Formats: sequence, C-alpha cells, structure tokens
Amino acid sequence: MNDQVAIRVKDVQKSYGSNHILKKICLNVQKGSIYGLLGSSGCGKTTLLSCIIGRNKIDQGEIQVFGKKSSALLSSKVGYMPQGTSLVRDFTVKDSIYFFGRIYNVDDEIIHQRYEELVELLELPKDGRFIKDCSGGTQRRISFAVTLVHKPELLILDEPTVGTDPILRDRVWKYLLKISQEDKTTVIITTHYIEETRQANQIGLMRDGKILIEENPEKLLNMYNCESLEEVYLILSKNQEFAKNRVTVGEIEEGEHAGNVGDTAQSQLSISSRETTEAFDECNASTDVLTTEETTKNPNRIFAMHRFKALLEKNWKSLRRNHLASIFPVLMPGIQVLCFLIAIGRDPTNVPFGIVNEERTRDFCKHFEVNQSVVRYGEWDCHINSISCRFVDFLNIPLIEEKFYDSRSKAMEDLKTGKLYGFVHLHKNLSKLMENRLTEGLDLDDLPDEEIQIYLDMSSLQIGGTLKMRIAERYQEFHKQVHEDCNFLSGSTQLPLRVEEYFYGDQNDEFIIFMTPGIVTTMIYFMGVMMTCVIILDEKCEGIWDRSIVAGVTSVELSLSHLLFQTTFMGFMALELVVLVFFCFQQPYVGSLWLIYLLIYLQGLAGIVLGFGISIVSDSHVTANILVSGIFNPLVLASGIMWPAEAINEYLLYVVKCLPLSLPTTALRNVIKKGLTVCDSDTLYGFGILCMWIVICGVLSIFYIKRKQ
Ligand SMILES: Nc1ncnc2c1ncn2[C@@H]1O[C@H](COP(=O)(O)OP(=O)(O)OP(=O)(O)O)[C@@H](O)[C@H]1O
Repeated sequence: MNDQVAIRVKDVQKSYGSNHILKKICLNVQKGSIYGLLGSSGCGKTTLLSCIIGRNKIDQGEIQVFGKKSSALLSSKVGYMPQGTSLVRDFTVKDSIYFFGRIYNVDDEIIHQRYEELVELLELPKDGRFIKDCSGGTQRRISFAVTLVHKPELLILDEPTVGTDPILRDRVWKYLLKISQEDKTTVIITTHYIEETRQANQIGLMRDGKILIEENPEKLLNMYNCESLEEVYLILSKNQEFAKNRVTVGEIEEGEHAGNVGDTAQSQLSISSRETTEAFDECNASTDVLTTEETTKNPNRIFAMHRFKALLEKNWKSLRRNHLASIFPVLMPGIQVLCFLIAIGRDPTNVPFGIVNEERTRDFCKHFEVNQSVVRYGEWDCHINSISCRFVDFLNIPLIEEKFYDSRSKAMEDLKTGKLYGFVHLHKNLSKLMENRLTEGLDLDDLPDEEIQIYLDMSSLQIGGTLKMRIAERYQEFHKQVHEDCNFLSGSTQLPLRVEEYFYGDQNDEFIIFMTPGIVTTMIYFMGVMMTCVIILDEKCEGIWDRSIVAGVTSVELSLSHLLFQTTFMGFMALELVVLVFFCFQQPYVGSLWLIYLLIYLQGLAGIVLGFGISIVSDSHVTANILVSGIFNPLVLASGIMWPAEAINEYLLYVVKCLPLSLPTTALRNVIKKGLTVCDSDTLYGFGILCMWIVICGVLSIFYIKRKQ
C-alpha cells in the first residue's frame, strides 16, 4: 500500500433516486499536495466531497482516507469547509473560531493565537460584528478560517474563494501552498475559477459524474498544447461527448470530426483511467478500507465533555443574542393564557333580549314598587298586581341586555334579523292568571297558551342554551318568592327531586373551569414542539448541524445539548403558567400545586421530544410547519379538551385515550378539581401516557438519526 496517498476513491457510485450523480468515480490525492477538483455546476463535486467526509452514503465503491477506516481520525484530522457558510448567525468571528476550536479540543491559548493569525490572513472583522451582519464574501472567509483553526492534516474546501477579492484570493492560495509544503497538509479544493488551480499539484477535471482526467496542471497544458485549463476542459468535455455518441449509430462521422486533439485526449484519458485503476489495485491489498457502510459511521467517542460544553455555550449565546427567540417562550405562555382566560369558557353577558310586556308599559314598571305586586289579605287570599313588572325585574341579570318592544311582531322581526337572541312575551292578564293559579288552582285546560312565552334563536347553542337555562332558573326563583309573599308553602313550587350535594364543583361553575386544564396542556405541549422545531431546524437548515458532526460532534451530544437547554427553559415556562393561571387569574384548585406543576412540565417535555422528532425528519421549516399543523388540529379536537371525550364513539375512545393530550388532561383536571394524588389511578394513567410518548418519540428519533448517519 502506498502510504503517500491521502484520499483514495474507487468506483464510487451515488444516485439520488434515478438521478445518477457519481458514476464509478476514481480519484487519488497525494499526501501534502493540493488537489483541485474542477467541473461545471451540478457535475457532482459537492456530492463527492460529502461522500469523502462521510456525510453522504455511497451506493457502491470504496473510499479511503489516510488508509484508515477508523474515523476517530477523520474529525480531528479533517477541516471541512462546506459550500454554504454553515455558521451560527448570532456569533462573532471570535465566537465562531473559539467554538470550533473547542469542539476540536484545542487549548484556549492556542485558539486565541490562531484567531489573531487568521484574522490577519483573511482580513476578518475584529469589531464584534455578528456573522449575520457580514457580507456573503466575509462570511465565506470566516467559514474558511474556522476550517483552519485546528491545523488539520486534510483540508476539504468547497469553493473557498467565491466572492473574494483577487489579492485576497492570491493570499489564500499562497497560504495553502505554504501549509501543504511546510506542514504537509493535504488540500482538496473545488473552485469555479479554473485558472487559479494552476498552482495546485494535481487537478481532477470532472464532468457528468466522472473524472475525465487527473494530472498536474502544467503537464496537462503541455499534453494538450493549450494556453489555459479552460481550453483543456473544453477539449475533454467534447471528447466525452464524442465517446458517448460513438455508440449511437450514424454519428461516427461527427465523432471523427472532433479532430486530432480529441483523439489524443481520448488516449490520454484511457491512460489516466488505467493509472487510477492501478492505484486502486494496490489499495485493495489493504484491508483498512472504508466500505460503503464504514464511511458513514461516526468514529468519535459518543460523548466528550469539551464538545458538550462548547455546544451548550453556543446554545446559550444564540439564545441570549436572538431577542425574539428568548422573548418568545417568556411571553407566549402569558399571552396565550390571557387570551384564553379573557375570551373562552365564561358565561356570555349583555346578550340583547327583547321584552314584550302587554300587561304594563315600561314607564309604568319603572315607577312601580315590585314588592307591592303581591298583597296578602286573609289566610288564604292573595292579590296579585302588575306582576309582569316584577318578572321583568327578575330578568335584569348580567347575561341579558333588556330591549323593550310594544308588540310581539316587532320583536319577532328583530329576532329574525339577528338583532335579538330571543324575547319574552308576557300576557296582558298575567297578574290575574297568576292569582287564579295561586288561590284557586287551575286545570291544565284552563291555562292560556300565551301566559309567558319565550322565543329563542338557537343558531348559537351556547347563547340560546344559556338564555334558556338562566331564564328557567330566574322564573323558578320568581315563582318561589311570589309564593312566599303570599305565605303559601314555597315547597309546592319545587320538583320533588333535589340534588343533595355537589361534589367537586358547583352548579354555577363556568365552562372555563372545565376547559382550563385542557388549554394549559395544549399550550405547553405545542410550545415545546414549536420551540424545539424552530431552534433545531434553524441549525439544520443553516448547515451548522452537519458541519458540527463533521467536526466530530456526535448526535448524542447535539441532542443532549439541545434537550438540556430546552428542558430547563420548559421548567420556567411551566412555572410561569402555574403562576399565571392559579395566582394571577385565581383559578380554583384543590390538589397539590407540585403535582399540577409536574404534570404540566412533563406535558411540555413530551412536546419537546415530539418537536425534536419532527425537526429531524423535516428538511425545512415549511415541512415542519405542515407536520405540526397536521398533528395539532386532530389532537386538540379529539382529546376531550373542547368537549368531553365521553361523547366519542366507544371504540374510538380507546384510541383517543392513547393520545398524548387526553389522559394527561383528565389527570390534570382531576388533580386541580378533585385533589387526586399521585397514587390515584387517573393521575398515574396521565403520567404513564406522557412517559410512553416521550419514550416512543425519543426512540424513533434516535433510530432515525442512526439510520441517516
Ligand atoms: N439531496 C439531494 N437530493 C437530490 N438531488 C441532489 C441532492 N444533492 C444534490 N443533488 C443533485 O446532484 C447533482 C450534483 O450536485 P452537486 O451539488 O454535487 O454539484 P456541484 O458540482 O457541487 O455543483 P456546484 O458547483 O454548483 O456546487 C445536482 O444535479 C443536484 O441537483
């Protein structure tokens, strides 16, 4: 085995679906040399580089880096500069260099020294400017600098000189030549400026997923008798086309027309391919080869404290500097709880409701003393007078905004046009009818149809239903008082059925009491999902995740650093919710506040783990948003938050109970309302379901990461 070879690529194939990107590619890079990988846009350069560093799986073939299959070597010895800048946007130049230096476990003193050198070499801003405020060209130079911080043995640079000024480009090349000669650093570089690779020791011209030729640039120019590498590339490209066309009947002549130079080049291409193959035959003798499987394994220790600390510091700095990201979790629980407590679940008030009183006018009632409506004389006699005024007075409750009408037809018109939610029609002889009922008793047949009539708009069940219930309650109270004023037994006005005691709540409890636990669990759950998705996808889409993994960070460290951070944050958010709901808004509770807090916190954790899973499978914020919306609506609608789950079909109910919001919401409601403890089965089911979902989402995410690596 020739130990002077740093990278060997043999017969590597890579496809995206039916799109064949790398077609049996072969390539050799000598140690301590600069290798320029040239080719048109889309020919597969970046794909090849990402296969070499192990971030992309190859379909077939072999890749060998420093003759080793162990990748402990890869992360510490390799510096990879991806095509995108892949830097934390809220970092300064110094933060970026320190972050990667610490990932590579370089001493802070040395990092500082490297920082000074690189800032001078690449003319980087030292004024504490954030990456997001730097120009595209400056960002690329910073990206280049962080690749160099640990003085790697192998530099893999994907278009490092794009957007740089020619003088700076020249300086970069001089630096690359210096480190390749003095430090024996191996450099593989792609660039769009073909001519700048004249300084490389070797170039590989790539087209359509194949290396056309691998040679020293000066030799190539002599070989093809050309002035520029561009010309050589053109000839070889034509040659490749010719070779393709030769298999097509009837196009042989066109191929011959490609000229003598083409023929020469074709023969040179064959020589080059042969040389490459021979080099690989030699490499095959070694068993130390990275195969398709092995290139993808991460060789580093699964957890290293220095990397973990660097990641935590990065997360903290990003959060501190990104005001929106830090304010969002602090403000959101407050805003959402406020909206809920203000707008949802309370009884409606000031509902327009018509009064059509045919017995007395409004003015009359205004000046009428309602306690004069009943005059008792004798033991069994009672005179009832202008009782409609008293009933109208009874309807003066917060729910109702009374509107007075002269006639039933006018009130009916307003009801039909939506100006009223309902109206009551009081008979012109209401007092007389009532008196007869009380003193003489009436047969059902004697009762007139229109004694007291209610008309209701039930298009809004909440308002119509509430009006019906409250008016019936008021009437019962009114009836009872009239009986008492007449000194009749008020018991005769009541049903022979009585609710003896209300356990856990009161008949006057508002709907908000039912909804609060569900709203709290939903809020904290989806805040966990959203917060995680935003943070992780931001890193993923910016390429920071990938770049960190190439630098040796393991998925365990990445996941843990995020989870530790977010679970801490979730602790504060859950606390904020508890304080807002139970202290600021004084929602009643009877159970343990600790247990309430624990349930809410665990619900938030379940959301974080789900968010983690969604961010891992999504390739963009849009995909994640679609997934979150797709999960949110069915979950909220089916979990018994808006409406009791008991209304759901009995078989579906089993499925619904397994959802991550159903039983935990019931558990929270029971702890708040009934004071259940951690030993009660309902509470245990709630905790059980949350733990189950945390484990399921966590395991599936880890499984997915492992499969992707
Ligand atoms: N993840 C992917 N899924 C599907 N196709 C992809 C993926 N990544 C790259 N490709 C396709 O593979 C081909 C080669 O892409 P690659 O980025 O390797 O080209 P390149 O030579 O580096 O181009 P450039 O110089 O413009 O960066 C392109 O056609 C691209 O669309």
